[in-house]
Amino acid sequence: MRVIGLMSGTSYDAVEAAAADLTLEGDVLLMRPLGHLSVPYADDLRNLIAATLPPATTTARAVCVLDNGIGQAFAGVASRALDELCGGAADLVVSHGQTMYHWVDDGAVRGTLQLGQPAWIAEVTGVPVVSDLRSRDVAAGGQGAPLVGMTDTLLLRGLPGVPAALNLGGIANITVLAPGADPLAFDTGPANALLDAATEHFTGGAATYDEDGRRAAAGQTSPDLLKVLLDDPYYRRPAPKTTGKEHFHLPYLRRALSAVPTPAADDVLATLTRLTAVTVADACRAHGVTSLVVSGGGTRNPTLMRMITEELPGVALRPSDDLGLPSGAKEALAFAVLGFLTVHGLPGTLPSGTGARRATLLGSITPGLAPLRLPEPAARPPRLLRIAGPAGRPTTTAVDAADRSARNRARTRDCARTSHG
Ligand SMILES: Nc1ncnc2c1ncn2[C@@H]1O[C@H](COP(=O)(O)OP(=O)(O)OP(=O)(O)O)[C@@H](O)[C@H]1O
Ligand SMILES: CC(=O)N[C@H]1[C@@H]2OC[C@@H](O2)[C@@H](O)[C@@H]1O[C@H](C)C(=O)O
Repeated sequence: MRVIGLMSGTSYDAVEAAAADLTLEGDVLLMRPLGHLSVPYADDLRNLIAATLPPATTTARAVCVLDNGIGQAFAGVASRALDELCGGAADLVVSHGQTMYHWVDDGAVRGTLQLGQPAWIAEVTGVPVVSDLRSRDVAAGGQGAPLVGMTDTLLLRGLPGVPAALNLGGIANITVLAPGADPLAFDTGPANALLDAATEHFTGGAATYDEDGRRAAAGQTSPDLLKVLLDDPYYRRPAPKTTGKEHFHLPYLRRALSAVPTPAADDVLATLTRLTAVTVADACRAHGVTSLVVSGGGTRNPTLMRMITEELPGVALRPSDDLGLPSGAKEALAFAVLGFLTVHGLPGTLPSGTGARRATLLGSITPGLAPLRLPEPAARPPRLLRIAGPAGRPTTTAVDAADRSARNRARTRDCARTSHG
């Protein structure tokens, strides 16, 4: 089945589209990625999202404008993905939409709102759309997030030690697969949310993020500010847990800053980068993680990556690209997998990850141009994700890819030894 996944994350900078051919063979899910696109939101839509997100108040009209504007933006990107990645033919579009509010009340999720009316996507592409993937898990008592836990688990299964997948978007989430234990998946806290808010604030809007972590690299961590930030009870709460920009936003940072002698701007950025590294490392240590597969925009910030490495000595870090999932497309591909599971009658959640009472079939389905015909329900869920390389290259699992990359590292070491005598 050819599936297009669509996603815009908490940084709401662009709509990511990724396409893949997905096939279920026994308990193996075969994925052949077909490429991905990243299309920035138009400025006026991005500005409206920014003006509507918490802590702002809004109107029903603004919500209606956004729901349809985001739906149209997603439809435009889906149509491009259909032409440019799929040769004009796809069986399914899976749209995450844009999270506008994640309603967390004393640790429990009461509701979650993703906008982006799917009718626009179905109308423009003629392809059925699975959308609103989080609500069913919330209705089953879960957090409705992180939903990448399913794909991460299929990807990590069989890797040695205690492997984990970490995504560094606006919010950081992690999936941990300890042998003999149920998978865990939770948000560790902010990845770039506070860092982006601070950069925008200090540059008067001229920059939206600390490019290549340059300003943080020029600053010093403020122990006082770090202590105040780490005092947030969220970090001490056990999993399952999720958070969002309803919690980690500029006024939150301002409150923390007002409690300490004000550090220089670069020192604030250094401290926020360190906060992400420390909270990620604490979460990894709490669950005995021995290796980390990393994805998301934060991987492009060398200062953040350096700090995470410093905080986690002995833990091997590598990009998800090494296992066949391009870092920037991972979430869109993960949602493609979830829609695929739904139309095959398979649950998309892991109760041990989201905390739901049971694993549920996710999403709502909007028919395409033709009458809706779903595949026969699958006999059993996949246990493993196998990713095909570029055309002509053999299909591998994460375990094969890990072996290959260990061999490559050994070869590189041998070459270095040879060339240096
Ligand atoms: N060159 C770079 N230098 C520093 N930071 C970068 C760079 N490129 C991207 N980023 C960071 O990555 C962020 C975007 O990451 P990403 O697109 O993974 O987030 P998202 O998917 O919107 O969030 P989430 O996963 O929380 O939903 C940017 O806001 C920025 O902070
Ligand atoms: C409610 C919501 O949109 N949560 C997002 C957010 O962005 C990162 C983190 O917080 C994660 O829990 C989740 O997204 C990813 C894609 C997920 O569900 O796995």
